[in-house]
Amino acid sequence: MDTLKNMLSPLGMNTNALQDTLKLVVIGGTVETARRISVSAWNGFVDSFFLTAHFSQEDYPYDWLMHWLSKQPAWGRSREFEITTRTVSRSGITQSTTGDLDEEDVDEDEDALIHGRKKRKVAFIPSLDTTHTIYYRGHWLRITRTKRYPDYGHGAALKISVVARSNDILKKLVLEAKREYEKDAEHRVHIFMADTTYACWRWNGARQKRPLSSIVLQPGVKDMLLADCKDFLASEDWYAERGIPFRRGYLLHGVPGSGKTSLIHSLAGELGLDIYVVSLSSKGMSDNTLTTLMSHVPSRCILLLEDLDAAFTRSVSRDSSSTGVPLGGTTTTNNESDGSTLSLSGLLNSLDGVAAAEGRLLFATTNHIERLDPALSRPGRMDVWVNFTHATRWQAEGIFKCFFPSKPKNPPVDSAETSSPADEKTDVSQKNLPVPKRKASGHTIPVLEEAEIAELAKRFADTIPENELSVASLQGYLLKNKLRPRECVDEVGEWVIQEREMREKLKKEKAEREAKEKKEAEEKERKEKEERLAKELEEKEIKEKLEKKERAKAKKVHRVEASLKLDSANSSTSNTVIGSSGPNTPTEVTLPAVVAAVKCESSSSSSESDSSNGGIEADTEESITSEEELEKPIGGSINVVTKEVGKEKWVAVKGQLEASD
Ligand SMILES: Nc1ncnc2c1ncn2[C@@H]1O[C@H](COP(=O)(O)OP(=O)(O)OP(=O)(O)O)[C@@H](O)[C@H]1O
Repeated sequence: MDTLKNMLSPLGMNTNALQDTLKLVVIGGTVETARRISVSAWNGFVDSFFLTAHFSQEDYPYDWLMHWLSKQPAWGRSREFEITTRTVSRSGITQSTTGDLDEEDVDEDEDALIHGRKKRKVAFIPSLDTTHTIYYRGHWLRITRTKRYPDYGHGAALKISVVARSNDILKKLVLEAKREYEKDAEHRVHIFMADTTYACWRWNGARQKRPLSSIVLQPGVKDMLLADCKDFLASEDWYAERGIPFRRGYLLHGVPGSGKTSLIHSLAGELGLDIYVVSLSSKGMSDNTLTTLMSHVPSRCILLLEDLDAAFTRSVSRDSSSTGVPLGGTTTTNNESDGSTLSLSGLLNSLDGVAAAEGRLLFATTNHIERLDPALSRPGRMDVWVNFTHATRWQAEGIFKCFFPSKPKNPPVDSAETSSPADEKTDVSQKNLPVPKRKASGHTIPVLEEAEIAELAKRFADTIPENELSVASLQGYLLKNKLRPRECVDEVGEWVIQEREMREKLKKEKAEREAKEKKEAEEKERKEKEERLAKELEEKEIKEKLEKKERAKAKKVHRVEASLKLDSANSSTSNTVIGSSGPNTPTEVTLPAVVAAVKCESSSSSSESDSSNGGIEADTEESITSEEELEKPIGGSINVVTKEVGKEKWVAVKGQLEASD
C-alpha cells in the first residue's frame, strides 16, 4: 500500500478516495460473482433434479393443461395471474365475449341470464413470463407460460417442472388434464376453420351439441347415416387388410334450408368428433393451400366442404343462374384476381392424393348437384349421397312436435319403464320433446296434453303443402308462434298463402332485377363496342395521316436531291454552293450538308407547327402544304446561302420555281 501511495503521490491523487473506490469495485465484483455462481448452481440443481415438460400451443396437450390450470383453486391464492372470460384454445384465446367481470359471476349458474345476456364464466390462468408454483399430488410444480412469437400475438408455450425421480407425476398430470378436458368438451362440438393465409386450422369455437332427435328427416335417413359413420370408424383394420384407403365421403345435396349443415353438426356431436370446415371459394385458396390443410386434418374428425358447387366461382348468388359449373374439366381454376388458384385436379388430389389424411369423414354439401364434375362425386370420393328436399307433411308434423312440449299422461318414475314397444318403433323426431328442465326465461311455453299436441301437429301438417316450403321456413313460422300452439295451427293456412305470395313477389322481383341487369350489361357491352370501334377508327386515321406526312417528307427530300444534282450538272465548274463565313465571305457547303439542312428545316418547321398548332392535325396540314408546294415543278437552281446576322449563322435554301415565277 505504501508503494502504491509513493507511486501515486507525484500524480497528486488523493489516496483515500482511490482506496474507497477500489474497495467498492472489489465488493461489487464479489457480490456479482456470488450471484452468478448461485444462479448457475440453482440452474444446475434444477437441471439435475427437476423434470421438465414443454407444451406448445400448436398441440392438444397445451389445451388440456391450460384447461386444467384454469380450474386449479391455487390461482385464488396466487399473487399474479391472468383473468379471462374467453375460452382457452390452441390458436389462442379466440372466443370473443363482452366479458362481464363482476364478482357475482364467479361460481354461479352458467345458464343464468342477466338482461337477456348469458353470464360469463371467469377463468384464472397463469400470467405470461412469470413462474408460478402450485402443489399437485405431493409435488411442487413450477409453471411458466411464455409467448414464443410475441410480435405475432400467437405461439404460446407452457413449461412445467417438478422435482421427482421419475416422470410419472408429469404423465399423471397430462392424463388427468386430458380426462377433464374431454369431460368438459363432451357436450360440445369444436369447430375449426381453414386459414388460407397460413394454410393452417384455426379453432373457431365450441358449439353446444345438437340432439339428433331435433333434426327431422324422412324416416331411416338419420339412422342409416349414423350407423354408416359408426361402422366406418370401427373398421380401420378391415380397410387396411383390403388395401382400401381409410376414408369415407358423404354428399348431402338439395334445397337450401333443408337441414344439411344441421345434420352434420348433430352427427359430430353424436360421434364425438370435431368439425374442420373448408370453404373452397374462400379468398387465397390454392391447390397447395388445400393440400397442406388436408394433410393436417386429424385422423378422427369430420371434414366439411361447404357449398361444393361454388368452389370454382366467386359468385355470391347460389341460385340457378350462378355459374358454379367447373367449365373446363380437370384444369379448371377459379378466380385468380384474389389469389385463389384452386383447380379441380388440385381439389381431387387433396381429397384422395398421397398426402390426404386417413380416417376422416368427409361431408360435402351442395345445392346444385347437377353442377358437380362427375369426378368429384364418384364413389370413392363421395360414397353416400343423401337428397334433401322441401318439407314433407311428415317432417312438418315432426318439427311441430319438436317445438311444443307435451304433458306426459302419467309422470314417469323411470323413463325406461314407460317406453312402450310402439314408442320404440316411432322415429324420435316424431315424439314430443320433454318439458325443458331449465328455468323459464321470462316467457312460459304452454304445456298441452300429448293427445292435443298430436292432434294439433296433424292439423298443422295437413295444411302444409307437400314439398313446397323449406323446413327452415317452417321453423321460422313456429319460432314466431312458440308460445301459441293452438293459434299457430289456426293461422298456418293464412301463413302458407302469405308465403306463396311472398315467394311469387320475390320471384317476380328477381326476374325483373335479372332482366334489368341483363339489359344494363347488354347496353354496357354495346357502348364498349362502339367506343372500341371509334378508337380503332381514330387510330387508323392518325396512322394514315402520319404515313402521308412521311411520304411527303420523303418526296420533298428526294426532289431537293434531284434538283441539286441537276444544278450541279448545269454548273460543272461551281457545284459548290456559295455561303458566307463572315459578313461578306463566301463559304463552301457540300451537297449532303445541304440535304441535311433541308431535312432539318423541314422537321423544325413541322415541330414548330406541332407546338404552335397543338397537334398532329396541324402537323399534317403543314406537311400537306409543303407537299402541295413541292408538286409545283422545280426548274431552277437552288441557292443555299449562309449568312451571319450578328453572331448567328443560318443556312437558307431557296428554290427558284420556274412556274410560279
Ligand atoms: N330437417 C330439418 N330438421 C330440423 N331443422 C331443420 C331441418 N332443416 C332445416 N332446419 C332448420 O333450418 C335452419 C337451416 O338449416 P341448415 O343450415 O341445416 O340448412 P342447409 O340445408 O344446410 O341450408 P343451406 O343449403 O342453405 O346451407 C336451421 O336452423 C335448422 O334448425
